[in-house]
Amino acid sequence: MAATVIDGKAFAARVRGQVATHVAALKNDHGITPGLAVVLVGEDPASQVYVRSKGKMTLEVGMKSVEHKLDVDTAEADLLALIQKLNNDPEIHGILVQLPLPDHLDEDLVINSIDPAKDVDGFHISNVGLLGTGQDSMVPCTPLGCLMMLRDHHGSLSGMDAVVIGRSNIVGKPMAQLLLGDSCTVTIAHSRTKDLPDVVRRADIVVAAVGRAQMVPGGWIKPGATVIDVGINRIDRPEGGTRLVGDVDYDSCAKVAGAITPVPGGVGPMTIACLLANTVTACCRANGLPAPEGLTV
Ligand SMILES: Nc1nc(=O)c2c([nH]1)NC[C@@H]1CN(c3ccc(C(=O)N[C@@H](CCC(=O)O)C(=O)O)cc3)C=[N+]21
Ligand SMILES: [Mg+2]
Repeated sequence: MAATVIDGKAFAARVRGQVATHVAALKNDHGITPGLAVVLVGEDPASQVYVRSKGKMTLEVGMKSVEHKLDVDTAEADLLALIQKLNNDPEIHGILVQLPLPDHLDEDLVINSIDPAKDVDGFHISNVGLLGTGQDSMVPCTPLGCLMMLRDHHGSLSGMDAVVIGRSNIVGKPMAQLLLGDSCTVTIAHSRTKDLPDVVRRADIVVAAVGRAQMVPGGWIKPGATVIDVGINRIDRPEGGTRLVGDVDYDSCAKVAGAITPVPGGVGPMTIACLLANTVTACCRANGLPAPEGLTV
């Protein structure tokens, strides 16, 4: 039996629809428009494309979108001053500083200078601590999107064996926290894991977030398991040109898995939808309103 393809693109469109409904209600009932500020340092072409598509979708759901593009050699003090200004701006409810930053900027320092209530990436140490202790927090967008798809596909995740491949602060670690919160038995595997194929073979849920093109073959997947592919890697086509692939070898995994997310059209679009969801959540909380049901954990 071929795997069910989990359509992240369609799911993301539904989430954005829910976000738009909540944005309209905030305007109607409270006269509030949620605002998202995106800060981009430098001119990485891929980042520019991504920031543009975020800005477009932010406007589409009825929110205010502000973009700050800074020179690649911007001084740290100037970036911190901009963040301070956004922290104090009542029309801005969410702040995202596009990563990675140029080498001369201290990412931890910059991220931790964002007001945690406006940290829609969920990367501030205060949000990391809140998530790890099961308290209300801003939840990182990519893991949140993965969790939404898993809950939608399985209903309850309770008691399932989950393996997260990758231990980044952005995806692997928060993903493991969310799965633990949903009562999975969670393993975090990484480049030094012994017998990685055997570890992955135990899993009912595999989340691949290593950033290495097609590194998980179908032979590692337990028949019927759910495979969530976080990777977005551009590789050369044999016939010329390039294409996007994930961290799993899609064709061989799809033959064994029960369900799988494609690349493109899987986790990526959900990440952006969850960024918009987090902005609405931040806006609601800033105004003493409950976070919308279904848009957060
Ligand atoms: N502070 C910060 N937060 C981020 O969330 C963040 C970041 N920095 N830096 C860069 C990465 C990258 N990222 C993507 C999100 C969606 C797609 C996406 O929608 N991808 C499409 C394909 C797009 C294409 O065709 O190139 C897909 O997977 O279907 C891609 C990449 C968020 N990032
Ligand atoms: Mg750096």
